[in-house]
Amino acid sequence: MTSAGEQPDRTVLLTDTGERPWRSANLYGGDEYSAAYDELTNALGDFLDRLAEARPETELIASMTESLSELARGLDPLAVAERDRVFGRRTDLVSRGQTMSPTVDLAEVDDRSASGTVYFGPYFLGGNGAVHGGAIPLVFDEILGRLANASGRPPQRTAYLNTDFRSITPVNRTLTIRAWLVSEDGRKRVLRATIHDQDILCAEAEGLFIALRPGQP
Ligand SMILES: CCCCCCCCCCCCCCCC(=O)SCCNC(=O)CCNC(=O)[C@H](O)C(C)(C)COP(=O)(O)OP(=O)(O)OC[C@H]1O[C@@H](n2cnc3c(N)ncnc32)[C@H](O)[C@@H]1OP(=O)(O)O
Repeated sequence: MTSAGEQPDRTVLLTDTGERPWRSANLYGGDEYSAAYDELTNALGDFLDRLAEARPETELIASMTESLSELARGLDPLAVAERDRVFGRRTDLVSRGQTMSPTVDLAEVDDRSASGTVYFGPYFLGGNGAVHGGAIPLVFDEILGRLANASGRPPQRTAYLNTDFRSITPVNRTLTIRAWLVSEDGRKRVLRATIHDQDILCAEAEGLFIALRPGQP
């Protein structure tokens, strides 16, 4: 875990030293691939943070647009079916190999609860130093979804996710995030989560997760 206000090391890989219920086997046959893909998504996340903070001149905007377009064109021939993709499917990585949501770095996990840190960089700014109100449920869905699906439970989908914004959630600070299972009733699981800045409650959420029937999308 990192101390408050400090940028977390996004390159940390989950290792075999801790039992993490949702940690899958390395699907791609070696840590080299994981590390390389993690570095790629870290670089993309850093770019988005720096872009969000910058006020570039017109010439640089044009040059960056051309560079990004060229990179995008290079990926065109590599598109694969959803189940064969890498982005967001690397459960062996702290970041899950994605940049859509900030990294939730979980230090303590068991069958019924999880806790750790989350850091919203400048990319997730709403205004006046506060995280965008849509990014907060995104992180809650991430941690609750991972907990709901953990420990060999069948795949679940979020039926509802109710978020209360209790105080400003600041960008550029390491925040504490906690999630826990409240109840289980057949296919239904209720879970709750909180985000704190030190001892200040920033936001809390309750989610209902429904176990999918075989063949249900
Ligand atoms: C290698 C691979 C790696 C892959 C990488 C893994 C990554 C791992 C990390 C993922 C982290 C992100 C996790 C994101 C998870 C999502 O965000 S999923 C996307 C958002 N959610 C959706 O799109 C869901 C859309 N809705 C649906 O599909 C369906 O409505 C549902 C939720 C499946 C439920 O439909 P259903 O199966 O027909 O169930 P239904 O009979 O209607 O309801 C069952 C019970 O739940 C109750 N219920 C249903 N909805 C509600 C509601 N809204 N309110 C109250 N009660 C309700 C019903 O009343 C019923 O109660 P009982 O009568 O049994 O007491």
